[in-house]
Amino acid sequence: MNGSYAPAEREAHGGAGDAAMAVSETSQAVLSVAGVTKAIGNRKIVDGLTFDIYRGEVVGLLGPNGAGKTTTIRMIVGLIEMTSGDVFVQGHSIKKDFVNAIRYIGGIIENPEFYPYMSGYDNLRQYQRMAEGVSIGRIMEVVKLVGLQDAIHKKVRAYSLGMRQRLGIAQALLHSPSILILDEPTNGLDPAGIREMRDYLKKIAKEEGISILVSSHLLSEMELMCSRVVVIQEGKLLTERLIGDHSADNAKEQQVMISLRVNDVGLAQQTAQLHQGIQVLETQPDNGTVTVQLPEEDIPSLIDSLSAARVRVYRVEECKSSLEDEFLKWTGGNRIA
Ligand SMILES: Nc1ncnc2c1ncn2[C@@H]1O[C@H](COP(=O)(O)OP(=O)(O)OP(=O)(O)O)[C@@H](O)[C@H]1O
Repeated sequence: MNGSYAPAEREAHGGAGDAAMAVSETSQAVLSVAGVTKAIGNRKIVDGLTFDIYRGEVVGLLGPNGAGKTTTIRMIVGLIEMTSGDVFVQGHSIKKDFVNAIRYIGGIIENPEFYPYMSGYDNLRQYQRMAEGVSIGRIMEVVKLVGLQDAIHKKVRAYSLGMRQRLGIAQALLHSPSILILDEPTNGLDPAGIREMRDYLKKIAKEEGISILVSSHLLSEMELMCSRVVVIQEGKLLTERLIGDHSADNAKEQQVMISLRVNDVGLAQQTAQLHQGIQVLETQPDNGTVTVQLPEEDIPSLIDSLSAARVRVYRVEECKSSLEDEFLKWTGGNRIA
């Protein structure tokens, strides 16, 4: 999948061009998954999946085991045929224009294979020689991007799993792809390795302006690594969310926790209940808190009413639910990991 990347093409797609090019780069999706379906026998493993990825985004493809993540990724990179739909990479159809589409993808779908008795550098050099249009100078650029400078002349057999994974990413980056596609890259890594992987992927997206699609069933991982998640279940798109944006279900509705004197909790609850459109979700008399859900613009009038009732408000905090809370809600309690 790591095809050549001629300088002229790189200029046209890589970002240094004029203002008009910059506008089209930000508005055109780097990757478009357009109604992709994979049927095996009577069963649709992936069912009409549609989503886009834009320049510089780190997007998580999230779903429980068996949701269809690997199948989706294998179709995106052309490893298996899709039953219907299409995938466009920088506007090139993976079905009709495979060679031009695939050259913009760098990917690790299965564990990357390296010669263990050779150094990381020599493995990359071997690869660079075969890849058309990749300069020798690019090797150290990608090595720096994945933080392997100190170990690059050591034999690969001495590398930890995390280092091998990062060497795999370096290899996938050699031909300067527009999008990096990684299937469960943190699988098998220890917590330190996971953290490193996460930090390097974010850095690569930022410094290279590259988009990254990464699959995982680990919610907590995706929350820390991605700017957006595409959630699938049973092959279908369940939801797409910006990380930190849990507002789509209740436009402008907020959950806030109000801190009060312990003695005022009952009065605050009654006062809040008198307001139309405010729902009291929880009272904690021992902690002196009342949690309510209300439209954001009603917060000042609630505070006014509480003051009028001689309830002193010490703090109003937004209650943020984690992606995991949200996911459990979307899937009706189907836990991912
Ligand atoms: N070649 C195949 N023939 C039949 N069923 C298949 C085939 N490939 C995948 N499946 C089934 O399709 C479903 C989706 O599999 P897939 O590997 O894409 O899911 P996944 O989300 O990547 O899961 P995991 O996290 O477990 O890897 C699973 O139920 C799997 O058993």
